[in-house]
Amino acid sequence: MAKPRSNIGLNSVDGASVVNMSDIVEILNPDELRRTVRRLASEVVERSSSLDSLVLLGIHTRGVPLADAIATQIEQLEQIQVPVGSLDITFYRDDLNQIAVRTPARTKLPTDLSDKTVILIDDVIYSGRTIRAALNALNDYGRPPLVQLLVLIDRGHRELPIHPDFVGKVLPTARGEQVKVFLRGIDEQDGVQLVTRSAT
Ligand SMILES: O=P(O)(O)OC[C@H]1O[C@H](OP(=O)(O)OP(=O)(O)O)[C@H](O)[C@@H]1O
Ligand SMILES: O=c1cc[nH]c(=O)[nH]1
Repeated sequence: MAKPRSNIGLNSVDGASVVNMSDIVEILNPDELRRTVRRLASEVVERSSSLDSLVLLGIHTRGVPLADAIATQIEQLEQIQVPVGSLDITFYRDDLNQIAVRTPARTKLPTDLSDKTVILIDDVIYSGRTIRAALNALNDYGRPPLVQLLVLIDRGHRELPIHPDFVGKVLPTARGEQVKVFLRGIDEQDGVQLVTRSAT
């Protein structure tokens, strides 16, 4: 059942376009998002054969604070500091010639990946093209024996045969809808919203 929107982000005006507040549905509030992150961290711990060989790589933009949050939860559960890095997939996008802004690569690897289990972390998976690009980027930095994928929201509509190993929430959506994730570190507060109608 759709919940009434909260005031996260208050995206009534988004650049030059307008989104009616009635078109915003709250999917996860801050507490629910925190609990989801804690469950994801538990699943990573439970299914990991060796936490010592784990590396978390957050995909820019919101995969980065999400990876930090997962690492914090793993530390609370297991008193182990899992190395966390970040992956900028900008130059590996298959639509690179169509995007105007090209940021410099912000990839930061915390360690050599050759004997590590890498968990790629992103906030949303949709077409799967970001993850395809992330796998290409990763290929330039080594050949980890195992790469897994963790996402907060799987909204469906895959265009490539890519599926996450760890999922916070499966959220069936229509193509024209948009999932917006808010994470502290980048946003004012945590939460997930579904924008059910395009901005006009
Ligand atoms: O599965 P896909 O169709 O690739 O969509 C998922 C990607 O879309 C969003 O990123 P976006 O490209 O909006 O960039 P951002 O993270 O910098 O906001 C989201 O953070 C995922 O990385
Ligand atoms: O709805 C979507 C689709 C792709 N990426 C997002 O962050 N949200």
